[in-house]
Amino acid sequence: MAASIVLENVSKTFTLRYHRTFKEVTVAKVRGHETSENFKAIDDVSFTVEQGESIGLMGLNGSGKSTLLKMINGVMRPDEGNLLTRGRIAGLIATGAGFHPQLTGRDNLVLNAAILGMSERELQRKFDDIVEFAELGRTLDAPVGHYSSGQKARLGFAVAIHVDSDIFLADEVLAVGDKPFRVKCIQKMTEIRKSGRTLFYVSHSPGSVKRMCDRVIVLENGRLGFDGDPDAGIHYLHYDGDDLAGTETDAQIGNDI
Ligand SMILES: Nc1ncnc2c1ncn2[C@@H]1O[C@H](COP(=O)(O)OP(=O)(O)OP(=O)(O)O)[C@@H](O)[C@H]1O
Repeated sequence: MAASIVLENVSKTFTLRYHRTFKEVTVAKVRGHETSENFKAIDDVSFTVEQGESIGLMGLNGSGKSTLLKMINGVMRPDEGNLLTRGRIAGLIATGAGFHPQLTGRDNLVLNAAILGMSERELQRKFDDIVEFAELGRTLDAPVGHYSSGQKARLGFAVAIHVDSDIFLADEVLAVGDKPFRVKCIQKMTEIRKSGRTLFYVSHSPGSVKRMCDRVIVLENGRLGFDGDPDAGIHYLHYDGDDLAGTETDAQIGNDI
């Protein structure tokens, strides 16, 4: 099996600013207070994902999951270490990211598909399927700036899922979708998993992670806390409480996303 994603000692540092205005910063400096602080959102993380593996990326709020996903996707670069990916990457890493608010959903669909590398012919072939998956009805011809977060997620996910990719990234953007849509997304991601593509799925939901992932990576304050079997990873996070890790049916699976 070939490596799909390789991280070697990857770190990403952000600056946390305590004050927003010039006046606040000046006052703080005069009083000898700190005005900002650097911290590592991702701290010396290394792992290798083989092609076809399905990874559940878990961790508490602020542990660095989205930051890691953005680096894998290429929208952010590591400050330290090496990050290598093999093949085409698609997915949804932030609701509404990459959409132009003044353009309609239809126009954004075309634009987004092109940005993700879909040829004109490919888009013509898949257009109706994408529209059908998004189920936006007449809203498709309204400006995206007027969309709800769930509607943006529908459009973004519908396009991303139809891109022929080797790696599919999904952040918790699904959380803003309604239940029927979440169930549909989970079914699509299960298809991706079965097709041998690499799936990288950020989630707080033990049920869906257990169902879809064969390996769990847990981040803790930007560091790699756990990497291994999903059940053990969920246990490591203490997410295996009674009603969280249940054995959902297909209809229930969207509940915990
Ligand atoms: N552009 C940025 N500038 C400064 N700090 C940032 C930036 N993006 C993220 N952070 C900080 O980095 C840390 C990790 O954020 P990240 O969004 O990766 O966490 P997460 O694990 O995805 O959280 P959640 O589960 O809440 O979505 C947080 O403390 C966050 O405030």
